[in-house]
Amino acid sequence: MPRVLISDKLSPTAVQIFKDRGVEVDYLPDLGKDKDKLLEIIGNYDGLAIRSATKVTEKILAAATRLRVIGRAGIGVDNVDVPAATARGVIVMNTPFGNSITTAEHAVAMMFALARQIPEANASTHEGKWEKNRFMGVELTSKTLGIIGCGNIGSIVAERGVGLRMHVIAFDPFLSPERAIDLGVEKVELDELFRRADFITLHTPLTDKTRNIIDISALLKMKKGVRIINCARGGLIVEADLKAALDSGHVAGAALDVFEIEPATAHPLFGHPNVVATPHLGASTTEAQENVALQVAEQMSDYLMKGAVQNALNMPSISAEEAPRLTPFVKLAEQLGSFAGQLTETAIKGLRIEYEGDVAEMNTRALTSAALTGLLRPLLQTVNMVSAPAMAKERGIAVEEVRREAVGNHEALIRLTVITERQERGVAGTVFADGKPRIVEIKGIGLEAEFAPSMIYVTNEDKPGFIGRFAGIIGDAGINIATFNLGRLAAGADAICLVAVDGAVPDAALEAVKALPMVRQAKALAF
Ligand SMILES: NC(=O)c1ccc[n+]([C@@H]2O[C@H](COP(=O)([O-])OP(=O)(O)OC[C@H]3O[C@@H](n4cnc5c(N)ncnc54)[C@H](O)[C@@H]3O)[C@@H](O)[C@H]2O)c1
Ligand SMILES: O=C(O)[C@H](O)COP(=O)(O)O
Repeated sequence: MPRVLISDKLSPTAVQIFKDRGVEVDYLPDLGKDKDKLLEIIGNYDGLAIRSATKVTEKILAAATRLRVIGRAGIGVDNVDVPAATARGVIVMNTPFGNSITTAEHAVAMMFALARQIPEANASTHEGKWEKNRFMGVELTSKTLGIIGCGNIGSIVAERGVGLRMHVIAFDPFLSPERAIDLGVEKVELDELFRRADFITLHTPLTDKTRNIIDISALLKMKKGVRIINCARGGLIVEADLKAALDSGHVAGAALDVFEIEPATAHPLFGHPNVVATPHLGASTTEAQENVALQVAEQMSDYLMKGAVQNALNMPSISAEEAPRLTPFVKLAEQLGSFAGQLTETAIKGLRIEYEGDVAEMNTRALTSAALTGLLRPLLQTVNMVSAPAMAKERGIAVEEVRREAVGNHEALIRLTVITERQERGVAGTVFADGKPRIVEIKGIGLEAEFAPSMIYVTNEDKPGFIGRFAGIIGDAGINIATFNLGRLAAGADAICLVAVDGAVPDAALEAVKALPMVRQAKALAF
C-alpha cells in the first residue's frame, strides 16, 4: 500500500480521500516548519502533500528514497526544487485552478482596502476615535487598473476590474490579442502600464524574469499616487525600494499578501500607515482549501494507484481514462527503448520515434518519455519517465517524433531508431489483443517475439547449421530455451535470432555463440 505524508495544513478532506482510495496517510501539518524531522522520516513515503510552508530542497529529496510524487495543494511550487525532483524521477504536481478565484478576490479586496483605507479606518474606529475627516478615499470607477501577469488569477482580476467599470490594461508576453479582447483588457507593454495605471496588481510566478520586476526604476516610471497590490509572490517587488517610494509619497499605498521572506513576523513596512498587509492569505477560504485538498489527494492517489498523471509540472499528463489503454504501449515503448539501449555501445546522438496507426493518436509525449527511459536505463539506473526527457536533453540526444497512419500489417506500431556516430539501429513493436508487447521488426527484418526477462540476441549470416550449433551451446550450458524467434532479410542474407531463455546467460556460453563462424554479434539482454 503506498504511503503519503501531509506535512502542511490541509483540509481533512484530503486525509479521507487518501484513505478511501487505499493510500495510507500520515497527517503531520506542522512538519513543514520542522525540516530536521521531515528529513528524518521522508524516506518512509511514496508521496508528499504540501502547501507553501514545506520547503522541498535537494537535501530533503536526497533522503526521500521512496518518493514518487510531490503534490502541491495550491499553485506556486517555488518552495520545491523542481529540477532536483525531476533528476530524481519524482513527479511534482499542483492544483492550478483550485484557489484562483479566491486569490483574485483577495487582490480585489486589497484594492478596495487601499482605496478606502479600510484597515486603518477600522483600527481607528475600534479605538473610539471616530476620525471621519481623516480618511478620504478614491473611487475605483474609471480608474486604470494595470495587471502584470494575466494568467488564471490575473484574468479573473481583469474581469472583476471590468465589472467595477475600471479601465483594465495588462502586461503579459503570453497573453494573445484574442484573449485580451475576450477579457475586455487592453494589452500594453510594461513601461506603458507603469506610466498609465492608477492601481497595479501583480499576478506572475516568481521567475528570473519577474524577480524584482518592481524596483526603484519601475517605481519612478509610475504615476505619482499609484497604489500597488501584490498577492502573487514576495520577490517580485524590491521591498526597500517600495518603502522609499511610500515614504516619499510617490506611491500612495501598497497592499501586500506575500513577502520576500516568509513567515514575515518583523518587516520594515509593518506599521506604515499606507501599507495593508495580510499573512499570505490569498488562498485562505473554505472553498479554495476544499478544492485544493480534494484535487491534490485525488491526483496523487490516481498516480500512486493507477499511474494516471494530471497537472504535473515535470511529466506529460496521463488521464485515468486513457491509462488502461496507454499502459501496455508505455511498457512497449520502454522495452523497445531498453532493447535499443542495451545494444548501443557508442554515444547516442539522436532518437527517432515513429508512431504508426492507432498509437499515433495516443499520448505520444508519455510514450516518448517511456522510450527514453528504456534507452537510458542501461547508462542511468535511476532514470524514469519523469527524468528521462531532461536527462536526454542534458546529454545532447535529439529526439524526433513522427506520427503517421498505419502502413503495414499492424494497427498500431512504434518504431525506434537510435542514431549513433557509427550507425542507425531500428526496432519496432506492437501490442496484441492480449495486451502483451511484441517486437515485430529489428533492423528492418520482420519477426515476432515477446519480451522475456532474459534473452539472447544474435545477428548472423543465414547459413545452414546455425540453429543446431547455437542450441547445442545453450543446452550444454544448462540453460533452457523458452522461445526461439528467427527472421532474415532473404535466404542466405542477414538474419537475426531473438531467444528467450530461463535464467541468466553465462559469459562463456555467450562467447561460444560469438565464436560460431556465421555469427556477427551476440548479446545477452535483460527486460
Ligand atoms: N497569495 C496567494 O496565496 C496565492 C494564491 C495562488 C497563487 N498565487 C501566486 O499567484 C501567481 C499567479 O498565479 P496564476 O495561477 O495566475 O498563474 P498562471 O500561470 O495562470 O499565470 C501567470 C501569468 O504570468 C505570466 N507571466 C510569466 N512571466 C511573465 C513576465 N515576465 N511578465 C508578465 N507576465 C508574465 C504568464 O504568461 C501567465 O499568464 C503565482 O505566483 C502564484 O504562485 C498566490
Ligand atoms: O501558490 C499558492 O497556491 C498560494 O501561494 C497559496 O499558498 P498556501 O497554500 O500556502 O496558502
